[in-house]
Amino acid sequence: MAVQLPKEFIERMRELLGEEEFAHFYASYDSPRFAGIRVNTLKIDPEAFKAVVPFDLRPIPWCQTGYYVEEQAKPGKHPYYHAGLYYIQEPSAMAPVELLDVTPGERVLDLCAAPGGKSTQIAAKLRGRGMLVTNDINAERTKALAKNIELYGVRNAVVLGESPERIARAFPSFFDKILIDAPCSGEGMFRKDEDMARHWEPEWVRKYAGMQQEILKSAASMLAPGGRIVYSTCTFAPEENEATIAEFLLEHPEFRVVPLRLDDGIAPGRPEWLTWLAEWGEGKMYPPEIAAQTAGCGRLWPHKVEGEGHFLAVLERHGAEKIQKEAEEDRNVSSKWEGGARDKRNPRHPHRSRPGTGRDSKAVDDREVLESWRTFAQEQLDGAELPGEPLLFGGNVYLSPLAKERLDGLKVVRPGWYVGTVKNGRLTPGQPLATALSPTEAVRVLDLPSSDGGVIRYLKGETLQVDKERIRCREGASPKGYVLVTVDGYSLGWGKWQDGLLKNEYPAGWRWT
Ligand SMILES: C[S@@+](CC[C@H](N)C(=O)[O-])C[C@H]1O[C@@H](n2cnc3c(N)ncnc32)[C@H](O)[C@@H]1O
Repeated sequence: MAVQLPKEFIERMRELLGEEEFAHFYASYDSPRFAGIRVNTLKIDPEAFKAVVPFDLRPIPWCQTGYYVEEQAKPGKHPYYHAGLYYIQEPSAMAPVELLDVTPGERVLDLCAAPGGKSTQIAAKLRGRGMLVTNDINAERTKALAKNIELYGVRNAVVLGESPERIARAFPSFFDKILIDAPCSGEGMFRKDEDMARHWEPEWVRKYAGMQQEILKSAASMLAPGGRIVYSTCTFAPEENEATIAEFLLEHPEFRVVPLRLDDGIAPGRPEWLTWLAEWGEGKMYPPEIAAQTAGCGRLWPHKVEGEGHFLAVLERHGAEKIQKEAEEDRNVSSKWEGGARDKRNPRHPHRSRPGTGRDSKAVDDREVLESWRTFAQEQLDGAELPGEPLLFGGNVYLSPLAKERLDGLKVVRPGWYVGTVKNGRLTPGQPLATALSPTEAVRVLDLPSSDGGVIRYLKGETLQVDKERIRCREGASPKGYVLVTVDGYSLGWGKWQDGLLKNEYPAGWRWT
């Protein structure tokens, strides 16, 4: 066996599954793990992707945009990866967001989100409408989360680095959907990540169960009536799965489990393991109507599906009707602050500020910065959709789906879509502005074919020699200035063209190595 499984883990799984099923389970550690990619529909639809992708794809049953790929295909080493056309994701990890049932326009919270696999999946389902608030408590991990949000061209996300309790204070009954991809003991990942098996300790199960309860409690208070929470883990331990859900239902009678459809190899939850835990003094006996609901949860087993171990639960809060008045008030807040309402008369000039008094010099400075953004948007962006309100944050300009005051006192990593930084009255466009734009939204475009070495040189940060004729300009525009660089029509980043040379604006931290 390639993976060295912990002895206590083996004994426990044998007891839970019984000899016959355990034999299949154990044998699965001898088969290879599965690699997957998920198409980023913010950038390309799956049919178009299938027509251009250079490696073999096989559909993943529980995710319409997910495909198995051979690890040897090295999907991370292709310009399309740098263009954010797909996310490399373990196949089972694609299941939770499919159950969240996200529709465009909703307010969605991803509470334990780094490095952002599921957040980018949610963003694709929102299709740029509504908002995604994505959070992780670990400051280091939020860096990867922010980068992924930016690489995948998300225009309507806020990235936080907060504790769930503090977010809950700021957003009571606010979200339509909440994902909790909980921190867990990770037993389901032992085949994929041998280090997890090596470091696992039996006590983790109890430690994580406590954390999960706290996170669920905060999430419950942030969910609007009629809303949905999807809770997932990548562990087998019933303490972190059926017992966490049973405890939550006991404390929150306003919630119920929405039973999963048991297709695509998804197996049911195991209420009998609650009794097993109670008999071993590791848990309590739950009322039968609560225990029975945990059968409606789902389990992905490595011996039953082509993917790693996962647990899934869909929880719905009773009361389909929204608190209409409160919801309307909330939605209006975003147009009240200093950025002003979106000017509907002129989509090319979308963010007109409220006239100021001229007395407050900070307000004057801020207005000038926002004016630089508006000038840039007018001159360099060709009718681009620019959702949200412009917001100044540490000298940078963001378009935010949330009112500024909503974020007061929270650890904000990105208050919205980073569009640029203003220096001496001129805006330098941000990389996330480029990655989210389509070529039809930019005034100047340089398209590099994926078959051409030029694209790799661009991704490595080199200056390129480019004839004037290769810059596609909007009618009347000069080729001199910021150019959106694309690969086969999919945006990669900025360049600045002048006299036959394209100065490279691709950020150092993103480069091809
Ligand atoms: C399973 S991982 C999330 C993976 C992520 N959802 C994805 O698809 O890429 C769990 C995450 O929870 C974070 N975490 C741990 N405790 C947390 C807490 N109390 N609140 C929020 N996030 C927490 C960890 O830093 C970790 O990044």
